[in-house]
Amino acid sequence: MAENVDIVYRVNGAKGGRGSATAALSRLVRRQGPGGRQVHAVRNVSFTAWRGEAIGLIGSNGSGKSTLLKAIAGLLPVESGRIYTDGQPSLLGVNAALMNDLTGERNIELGGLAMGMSRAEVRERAPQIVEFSGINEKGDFASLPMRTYSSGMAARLRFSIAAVKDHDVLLVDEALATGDASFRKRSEARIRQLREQAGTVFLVSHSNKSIRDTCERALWLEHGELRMDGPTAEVLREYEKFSAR
Ligand SMILES: Nc1ncnc2c1ncn2[C@@H]1O[C@H](COP(=O)(O)OP(=O)(O)OP(=O)(O)O)[C@@H](O)[C@H]1O
Repeated sequence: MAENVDIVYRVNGAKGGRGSATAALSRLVRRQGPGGRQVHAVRNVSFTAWRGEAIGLIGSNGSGKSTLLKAIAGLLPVESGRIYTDGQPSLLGVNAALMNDLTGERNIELGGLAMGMSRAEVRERAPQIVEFSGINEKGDFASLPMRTYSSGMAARLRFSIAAVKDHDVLLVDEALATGDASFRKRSEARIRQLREQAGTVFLVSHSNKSIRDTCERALWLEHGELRMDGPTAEVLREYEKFSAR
């Protein structure tokens, strides 16, 4: 449950805009003290999510979807307001921390342990994770370092590690968009399963189709504000009108 949540990023060395060459240079040259710029990424957002719900987060680029997801996962502090979760939230996204220099197998092991599985459980489930991810479809990649993977393969492995476990609150950031069609089908089926096992699923995606196929409820964010919260079909109808402007 989120209650009047505000999230603000504090940016140092913001002169010249984020990501510009001058900004990068000025970051190297000097450290900016307090009083750097602030980005108010989420504004006064409130909603209650129930067990068994799959909720899609939609909105244009920079509207605050990933920020809200990270805050629900407990990875970002809120400026004001509160977020309560019943159970342990797990963020499974494109940024999940896997080690590039370690093999897929080793990452599966570490990821499994990090999620609280026992060594024996991890050993037992490892082949299933490899199979689900499909990383071995083009040769034995599980025994190669992650840096030899394409970005799609890496994203699939991340999703597969996280998806092997049942989660109380599962947060998915764009993971579905990176896989190919057959992987997308498998992961959508798995999300449906997780939902049936009474967890809550949040999905951030730019694909209206995956939102429609996986979520019965959608939250639409724009400029950090919650524009609409309701049945996916209704929210998407309004959002699509808005995007077509
Ligand atoms: N680490 C950061 N530091 C400062 N500002 C940030 C940071 N991350 C995101 N922002 C800003 O916060 C706002 C919301 O970003 P966020 O990534 O949550 O949007 P999003 O809806 O997930 O976007 P997208 O659809 O492009 O993935 C944007 O204005 C963005 O520039």
